[in-house]
This record gives sequence, structure tokens and C-alpha cells, in this order.
Amino acid sequence: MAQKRAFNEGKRHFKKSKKQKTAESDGSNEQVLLTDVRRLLAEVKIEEGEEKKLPEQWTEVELDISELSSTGDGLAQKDGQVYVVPFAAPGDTVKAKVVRHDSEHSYTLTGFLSVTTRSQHRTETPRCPYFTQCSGCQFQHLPYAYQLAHKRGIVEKAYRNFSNLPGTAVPDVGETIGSPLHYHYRTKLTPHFDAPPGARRDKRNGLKVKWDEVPPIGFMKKGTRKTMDIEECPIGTEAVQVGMRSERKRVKAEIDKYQRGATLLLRESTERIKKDEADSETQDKQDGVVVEDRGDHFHRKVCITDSKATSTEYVDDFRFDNPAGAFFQNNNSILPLVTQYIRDNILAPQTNPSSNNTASPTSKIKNMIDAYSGSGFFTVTLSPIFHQSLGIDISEQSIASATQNARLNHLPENSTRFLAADANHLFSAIDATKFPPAETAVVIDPPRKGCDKNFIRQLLAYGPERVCYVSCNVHTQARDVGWLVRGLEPEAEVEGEGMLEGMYEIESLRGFDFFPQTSHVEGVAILRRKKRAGVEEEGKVVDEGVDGKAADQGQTVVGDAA
Ligand SMILES: C[S@@+](CC[C@H](N)C(=O)[O-])C[C@H]1O[C@@H](n2cnc3c(N)ncnc32)[C@H](O)[C@@H]1O
Repeated sequence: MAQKRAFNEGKRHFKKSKKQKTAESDGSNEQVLLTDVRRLLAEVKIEEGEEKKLPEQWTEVELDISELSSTGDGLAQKDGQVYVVPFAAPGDTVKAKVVRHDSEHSYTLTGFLSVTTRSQHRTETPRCPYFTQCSGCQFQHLPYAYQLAHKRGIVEKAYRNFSNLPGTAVPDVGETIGSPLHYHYRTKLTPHFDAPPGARRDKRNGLKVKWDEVPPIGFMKKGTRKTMDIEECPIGTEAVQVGMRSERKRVKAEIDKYQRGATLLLRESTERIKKDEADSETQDKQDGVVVEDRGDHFHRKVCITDSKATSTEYVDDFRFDNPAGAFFQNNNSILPLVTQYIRDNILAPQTNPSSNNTASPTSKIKNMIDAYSGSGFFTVTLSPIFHQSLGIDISEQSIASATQNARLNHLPENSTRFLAADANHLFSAIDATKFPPAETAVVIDPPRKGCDKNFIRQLLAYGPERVCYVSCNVHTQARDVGWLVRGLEPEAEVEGEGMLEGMYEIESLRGFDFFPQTSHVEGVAILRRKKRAGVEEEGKVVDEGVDGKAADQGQTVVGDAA
């Protein structure tokens, strides 16, 4: 079934933007790259924007790559200009084609041509024949351990460059947790095809769109706005690959029915069958079905192409049903690791229930608020260690799925609840007697742009005991965590509002490799609240309350999380 083009497809990789001039991080690729470029220029003592003679556009240059940027590109310095080269490795000498100079910022975007001298790090043979052409993967030429170490460096740099925190406030970044699957991990792919040239004119003239040939069906060609034809994508799961083959075949047969280009949905769905209940057909090879042996169970996997159909995924024994086109994490293999990590760390370390998966009798933290909950992934998988959980998402459809997922996993309705609401107005609506901040942990997993300042302001005013911030953009995460630690200055336009003091310490930081072979890293930051003013009475928490007034909540403190 056709779908709308995903937000990041068909967009130019580097577009000129004025945002880079603002002090606050927007976490965009361009801003992150520019930060790396500036540091490299400073190291070689070159002024940004210095006039120099640069090679003509589309000419070939030979470059020595010195490092990898946080965007996954190789960086080289030549004659006072930084060159950005995709698909390169530090230590390579490469030939590249000049694409565009940014003279204001002294860097040049290039297209990769070939390697003249191989780096010692370039030890892997890319599995994909489209590698260096397709824009999807950046790292197939690098060994996996190298990818993980580089991603740890991305997290370190993000906090150095975008948190505005002194080094002493940022703990050592832990080693990146690798994905069990390095290839064949993506449970969702969305290849697309474009309308034929002249389609707009034909439509304007009321004519039917004419396809002279089947268009390329695949992903964006690196550095262009063109779609390249891709028959197989080795980061897709086996079921997704089966779906890709059959969808390509179907589109080829039915191309005349399309009046425009389209994005295709390929989403894996799993049926779990207990071995002792499996019949002889369960394991039979059937068209379009992939069967995996999972100990006590078989997993029968198919690829769904209708965005409204239900897809099912299992994370450990938790089951999640979602509309196939809705957001759900894309690398199922790493999800048990990340949820276990959060269960082990979200409560105070000394009261950690470790791996026993049940509510801790000794932790004073009893409640969890999952802001940006989506269809309940964290609310459901973390619920065993909390007495009550509340998931909030702006999308009513996601909240309907989350409620259904809680039911599917037999979570009681009175202790696991969901609310469709804007997280930016969340904490003013929370009843602090039901969710006392001193007994509550908040999980945040916002979109790439991070949290709104309003959200951070409210979170600081509410002041939960612990915060677990999960993010697919460690640069906006670093900015937001910086605010939680340092505090937030008042908005100029809000009369009478004072400085909101930072009240958190970063307990731990690390990346999880949700997307092997690419430059993306998922960051998990655990924050603890600094000691509350007036908490010292033996056996009692005297909290400042949500509105800033001291209020004796009379909670018994068993174990101190601060
Ligand atoms: C990265 S997804 C995370 C979803 C979920 N934690 C998961 O792992 O499946 C971000 C979620 O934030 C939600 N969202 C975006 N803006 C929001 C807002 N202002 N208030 C509440 N939720 C919001 C989106 O609907 C989306 O479900």
C-alpha cells in the first residue's frame, strides 16, 4: 500500500540554514558537522572564512582523511579548508569530487570517488552492493567494534559541545552497547519511487500520468535528490527482505495504476507459537513466511505492507500490537538490552532491583511517568518495577495502542494508565499527591528535536527524583540535559518569572547502537535529583512541592536515592 513519503526522505542532506548562527543547539546535521569543522580549523589555527583559492566545482581532489565527524563523514584539511567526504575512514587517502564550497565556514562538501591508500581501520567488506551510492548506511567498511567506539565519541562530543556544562558535571560516557544483530536488524523499511517526468504537467492538463518505464524503487542516491533502484537491503530483517522482493514485483506489475510516486511500507510482524502447541505446518516453508526457532517458541514472521493493518512484536515476553504504519522502535534485537538497562538503572543504584524484574521493596521510587510514551513501549516494559505508571503522548492513536498493549500484557488498569496530551502542559496537570515528585521517576523519549523549553521548565518545577532521558539525537539530548543540570533563565516575555534552578546531576551516560552500519546512536542518560532542601528530618521527606512552597508530605524514606 502506498504511504506518504517519510519526513526525512527526498530532502537535501546539506541545506543552507541561518539556524547555525543561534547559540542553542537545534541538533541538525548541519550544525553538528559545522561544530566538528570549526574544531578542526581551530586545531590547525585557521580562521573560519579566510579567503583562499579553492578547486572548481566537480573537479577531483585527493585528500588525507584525519577523522570521522559525528555525522559519519570523513574530514580532511587541505590548504586551510576542511573537506567533508562520505564513506571514508581516518587514515585513508581518497579521491573525491568537489560538490559545494561553503566559503563562509571554510568547508567543502564532496562526493566519494575511490580510495588510493587504505586506512588500517578499513577492514570490513561492505555487504551491500549499493554501499557508497545509497544514502542509508555510512559505516559498512568499518569493523563493528570501531563503529561502537566512534559512537561513544559522538556522545562525548555532544555533551562537550552542546550541553554548556563544565567537564566536571559530565561523567565518563560508558561503552556503547552493541546490537546483537549487525545486519538484518531493521523491522521496518520504506523504499519509494518518484512520479515520471512530466507527471505534474499531465495532471494539470487533466491527463492520466504516463509511465514509459518502471521507475527506480529504492532509497535516495547519496548527495542527490534522485531515487536509486535497490533490489535488496541487507539491514532489513529476512521477513522485510521477502516483503521488499514481492512489493517490487507488485509495483512493477501495477505501475499504470499509480498517478504519482509513492512510499512503500515494509513492516515485520511476528506470530509467536508455543512449541508444544505447534502443528506440523508451523515449520513448513511457506511463501512469504520466515520461521525462527526461539527456544520454547517458534516465531513466524511476515512482512506487512498495509499501514493500517496490525503488526505484532515481542520484546522479551512483552507483546506489542500497533498499526503497521505507526512509530515503533526499528531494531527488535536490541530492545531487551535497553529495557533491562533502564530497569537496572532508573531506580537509585543502591536500591537497584537488578534483574529480578519486580517492584523493588526497598526503593522509595514507586511511580513512573513516561512522557512521549508512543504506544507504551517503555511504560509497559518498565511497569514491573513500579507501583503505578502513567504514559502520555500527543497522538490519540498511539495512546489507543498503548492502552491496548497494557491490556495485552495483563497490566492492571488502575496502576498503568495512559493519557493523550501535550507533554508541554503535562506537569501542571499532574496531581502531586498521587505522583509525589520524591517518589517518581520520569522517562523522556522525545522526537529528534528534543524537548520544548516549556517542558523542561515544568519538569524542573515538578522536580521528580530521577529522570531517564532516551534520545535518537544525542545533541538535542545534551542541550536539554544541560538545562536540567544548569537551570533555565526566564523567558523575556513572561512577566515575573524567575530563574529556574538546575537540580539534577548526571549519574550515567551511554549510547545504544540501534542502527548498526549507520552513524546514528541512541543516547540513554540517567539523572538524579540533587538533595532536596529540607529533606533531612529522619524518616521524612519535606518537599518543596510543585508550586515551590514547602509541603510536608510525610513520606517514609527507605533508602536515599540522592
Ligand atoms: C521517539 S517517539 C518515542 C515513542 C516511545 N517512547 C517508543 O519508544 O515507542 C516520540 C513520541 O513523542 C510523541 N510526541 C511528540 N511531541 C509530543 C508532545 N508535545 N507531547 C507528547 N508527546 C509528543 C510522538 O507522538 C511520539 O510517539
